[in-house]
Amino acid sequence: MPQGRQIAVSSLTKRFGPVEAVSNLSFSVEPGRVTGFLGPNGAGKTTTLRMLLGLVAPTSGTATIGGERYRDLDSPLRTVGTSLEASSFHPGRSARNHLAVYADAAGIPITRVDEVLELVGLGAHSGRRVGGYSLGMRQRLGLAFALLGDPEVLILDEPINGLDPEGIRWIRVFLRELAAEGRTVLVSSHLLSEVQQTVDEVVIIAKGRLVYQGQLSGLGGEAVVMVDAPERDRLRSALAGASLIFSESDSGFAVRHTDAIAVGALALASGVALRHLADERAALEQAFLELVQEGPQA
Ligand SMILES: Nc1ncnc2c1ncn2[C@@H]1O[C@H](COP(=O)(O)OP(=O)(O)OP(=O)(O)O)[C@@H](O)[C@H]1O
Repeated sequence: MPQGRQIAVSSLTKRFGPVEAVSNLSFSVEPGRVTGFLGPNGAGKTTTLRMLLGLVAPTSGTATIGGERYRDLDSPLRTVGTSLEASSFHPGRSARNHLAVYADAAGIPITRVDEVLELVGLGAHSGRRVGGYSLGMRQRLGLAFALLGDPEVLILDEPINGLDPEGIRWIRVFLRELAAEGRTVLVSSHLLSEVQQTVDEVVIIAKGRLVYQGQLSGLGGEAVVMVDAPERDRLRSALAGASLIFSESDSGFAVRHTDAIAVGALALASGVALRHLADERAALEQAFLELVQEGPQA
């Protein structure tokens, strides 16, 4: 059973000439759960992952896996699996052929190649040219490549992008199982909605800086009571009279820092008949968008 290792990013900065792609970024990723690495296009996700995998040298700061830099790991392919390199596979060669070359170089038995291709559902297509693969099949191949060394840590760049609904359901279950086995699973995406049902924790960056790390539930999704009445003016007076904080739209009132029971009791006491009353949460996606648009508080 693989034991996951902590990923630790500490004061990491990367400049490309005048562009600061990653700025003083610090976060950690724990084993045994799926962590989403989120941010809009250009936020610096790929650059961070590339530094973590020793593909780009940081300008300053450190990125370690189990306390070691990637290049200092004894057997990198058996410790860290990544889909990052699979995008550069030669279109004229087969999936099996590609993986066999890597397996051979890392001393991994060829039987493992067929095993991982089966695991990701490519068993029947392993002899086909990668150039003929759909985007979804390429994603599965990236995952097969990442799994080759049965690694403790998985770092996957946008693995859900391009999958069809069945593929999305499949990868959700698959990633969760890998984490449940004790592995560390880090999954990047520019869409919260894409990973929302897969991740336990999120690290969110914007403009190269950390804007949030923690559980999804802490992201916002603030509770609001949605309430409406045929006689809006009377309801508005009742809400204002009770010093409640609310906003008004075409669909009625959104009242904060209270609950539906209290608002219902207020309406009853004020003799206002209601058309609608419900506890809701401000959409998570909205909270995410506001967070990345506002950017880090420098
Ligand atoms: N090799 C490079 N040379 C110059 N600028 C670069 C280089 N690589 C990345 N950048 C710049 O660094 C910033 C962050 O890019 P990065 O690819 O890390 O973002 P990302 O969050 O992964 O976005 P995407 O999802 O679009 O790939 C961008 O402004 C990008 O143009």
